Amino acid sequence: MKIIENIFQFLAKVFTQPIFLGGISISLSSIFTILVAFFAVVVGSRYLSNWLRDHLLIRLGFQEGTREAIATIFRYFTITLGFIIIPQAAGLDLSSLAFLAGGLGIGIGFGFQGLAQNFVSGLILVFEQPIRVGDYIELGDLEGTIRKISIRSTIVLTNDGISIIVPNSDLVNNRIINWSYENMNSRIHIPVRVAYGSDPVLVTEAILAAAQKESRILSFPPPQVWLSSFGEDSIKFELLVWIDKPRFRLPIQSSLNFIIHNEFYFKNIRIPVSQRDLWLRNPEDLKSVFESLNFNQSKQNREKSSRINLNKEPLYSPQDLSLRDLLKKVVYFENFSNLEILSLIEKGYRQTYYSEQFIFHEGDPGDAFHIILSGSVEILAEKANKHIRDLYAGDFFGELSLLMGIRRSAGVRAKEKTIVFVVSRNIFQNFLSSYPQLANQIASKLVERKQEFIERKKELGLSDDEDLENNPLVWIRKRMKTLFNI
Ligand SMILES: Nc1ncnc2c1ncn2[C@@H]1O[C@@H]2COP(=O)(O)O[C@H]2[C@H]1O
Repeated sequence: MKIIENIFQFLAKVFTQPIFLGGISISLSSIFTILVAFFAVVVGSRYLSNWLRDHLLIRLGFQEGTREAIATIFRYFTITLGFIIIPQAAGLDLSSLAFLAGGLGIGIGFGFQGLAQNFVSGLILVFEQPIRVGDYIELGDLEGTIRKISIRSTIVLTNDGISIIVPNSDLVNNRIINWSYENMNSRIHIPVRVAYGSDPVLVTEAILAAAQKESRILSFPPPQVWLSSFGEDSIKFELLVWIDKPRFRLPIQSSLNFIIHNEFYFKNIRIPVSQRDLWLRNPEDLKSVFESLNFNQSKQNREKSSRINLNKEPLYSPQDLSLRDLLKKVVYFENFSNLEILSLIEKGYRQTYYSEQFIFHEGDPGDAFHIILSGSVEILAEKANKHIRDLYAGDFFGELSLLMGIRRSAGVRAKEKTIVFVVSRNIFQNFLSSYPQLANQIASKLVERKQEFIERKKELGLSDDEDLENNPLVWIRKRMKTLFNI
C-alpha cells in the first residue's frame, strides 16, 4: 500500500513540479492541459466552421464560394484566437518567449519562404475572392473546377476527374481565366474554314442550322456567324455561341464541329485543303518526261475519278431548298438582299414536320412563332373538336399566345411534309421591331380573327375591353406596345 502511495506522490510531484524553459516556468500538467485545449480548439473550430458552411450559411442564402470563404476565415480566426488565449489562461507569460520567437522567425523566414508566400496568397484568395469554390478556371494549360481553397493550396478538379493541388501563390501571381466570375454564361468562338467559291449565305445558314441542333447552347443571346477574314486558301468564318456550362466548352465545341461537318456534307460545302500554285520554268522540257510516263493516260483516269467524286451522291438526300431560297419565297422577305436574309437567318431556324405530326397542342405554353416555308398545316380547336382552317406556305401561326401572353389558343398539325421557320419567344420582340412590315401583317391578320377572339374571349383568358370589339387594330397595337414596346 505504501509503495502505491509513494508512486502516486512521485507522479504528482513530477506533474506539478515547475520546469524552467527559456525563462518561463511550466509544469507537465499545464503542458498537457494546454495541448488538450489546443486540440479541442482545432477540432471544435473545424466542426463549427463545417456547420456554418453546410447549414447556417445555406439557410442565409449565401453562394457556395462565399460560404467556403466565410467558413475558412472563421476557422483560422478561432484557431489563432485559441492559440493566443490558451497559454495566457494557463498562466504562461509569453513575453519571455519573445527571443525564442525571434529566432524561430528568422528560421521560418529562410526555411519556409514558399510556405509563407502560399499562406499569404491563401489569405488573399479567401478575402479578395478572385476565385471561389465551384468556379471554372483556366491557369496556363490547367483547366478545371475549384473544389477547395485551403490556406496553403487550392484543389482544382480537371475535366478528366483528376484533382490537381495548386499552390496558392500560383493562383495569385499568374493570370487566371475565371469562366464563372460573375455568372456562368460565356461565349465561345468556333473557327470554321470553307473553300473559296462557297456561297457565304449558304455557309452561314449551314453553321447556324448546326448550332440549333446542339441543345447545350443557349438560345438567347442567339448564335451568330462572323465572316472573320479571307485566308490564303480559305474563307474563314467564326461561329459564336453562348453556353452556361463552361466545363463542357470543349465537348460542345467538338459536337458542333461534327454537326457542322455533317451540314456541309449535305449542302456540298467544301472544307479546303491547303493549296499551292506550282510554276514550271521549263514546261516544254518536262513535256517529254510526262509523255514517257504515259501522263495523258493517267490524266484521263484522274479526271474520270474526280468527276465521279464530284457527282457522288451524299449518303442522305439534301434538304430540297436552302433556307435562304425558302425565306425569299415568303412575301415579306421576297425583296430582301442577301445581307438582310443573313440577319433574318440568324433570328430563327428551320424545322421539318411530317404529315399528321403536331407542331404544338392547344393549351401548350407559347414558346415560338412560326412561318410556313413549304407544305401546309391545319389549325384545330382541339377541345371543341373543331377544324378552324388550313394555312399554307407564306402564312404564319403561333403569334397569338406570344402577343397576348396566353397559352396556345389552338393546336397546329402538319397536313403533309412541312418546313417552318421558327423564331423563339425571346427573339420575337426583336424580330417584330426589325420587320415592321411583318408586324403590320400580323396585326391585320389578328383583326381578321377578331370575331373569333370575341367569341372565345373567356376561353382565351382575355379581359373585357371596349377597344377589342370596336377598334381591334388599336387594341392589338396597344397590346403589342405593352408586351413588346413596339
Ligand atoms: N381563326 C384562326 N385563323 C387562323 N389562325 C388561327 C386562328 N385561331 C388561332 N390561329 C392560329 O393558331 C395558333 C395557335 O397558337 P397561338 O395561340 O400561339 O396562335 C394561334 C394562331 O396563329
